[in-house]
Amino acid sequence: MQQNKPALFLQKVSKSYLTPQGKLQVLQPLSLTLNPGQSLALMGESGSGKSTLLHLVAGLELADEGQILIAGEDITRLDEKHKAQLRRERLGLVFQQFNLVPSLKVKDNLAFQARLAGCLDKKWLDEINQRLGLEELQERYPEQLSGGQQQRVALGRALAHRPQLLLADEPTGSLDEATSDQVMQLLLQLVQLSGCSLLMVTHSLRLAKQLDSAWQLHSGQLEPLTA
Ligand SMILES: Nc1ncnc2c1ncn2[C@@H]1O[C@H](COP(=O)(O)OP(=O)(O)OP(=O)(O)O)[C@@H](O)[C@H]1O
Repeated sequence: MQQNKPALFLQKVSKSYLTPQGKLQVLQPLSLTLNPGQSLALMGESGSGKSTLLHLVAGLELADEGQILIAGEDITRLDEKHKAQLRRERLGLVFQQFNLVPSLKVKDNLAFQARLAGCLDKKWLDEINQRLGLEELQERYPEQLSGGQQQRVALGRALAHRPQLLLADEPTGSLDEATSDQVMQLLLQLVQLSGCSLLMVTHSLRLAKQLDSAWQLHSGQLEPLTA
């Protein structure tokens, strides 16, 4: 039933912060549609509001106004408990900081969200491990991994429960260019394989061009990327 609905639909979403200097309008009322299986790159200068937009979609911050529908469900109308449930079951999050649980081995970090969501699929997890080259690292703890390895685990964890929408905030931002390219190719392959939609913040035009569409935030508004 939810298949025909956009994976993500934003309607007239705005966001401001109160700062010591007064009200800072970060996002003007903006709208956006991301269809199932599609990928969208979000670019813009530092401070233009990219992370803010991602946090609103993840329900980690509140919009001033507007609707944010994830597969038809308006996250702005949910209480904290149901927001957390939606996040757990339908969203995958990958941020620049890997946010792995230090006390858990790779295998348990990978299965963490899928277990919480009650949808651990061993076959899919095996596929993820194989594609991301994580088979040899299962028994290690995050501190025993390189940055690129940690990022691959974070990626696997975000996809293990088969989210409908993957939100990635500069997922390869802290990696060198070669590693970043490798991780990015793996990310795109897995996203395609799982059929989920992808909203990715990036500073890299090269990466943005690999996605189905690319937009930039400028003065709080979304503009198609023309460069
Ligand atoms: N909690 C907050 N309180 C006040 N201002 C905030 C808060 N969070 C973000 N801002 C401001 O909102 C603006 C947008 O921040 P945001 O982190 O979304 O930008 P960004 O485009 O992701 O930047 P970058 O590319 O540097 O990560 C910035 O001016 C920032 O200082």
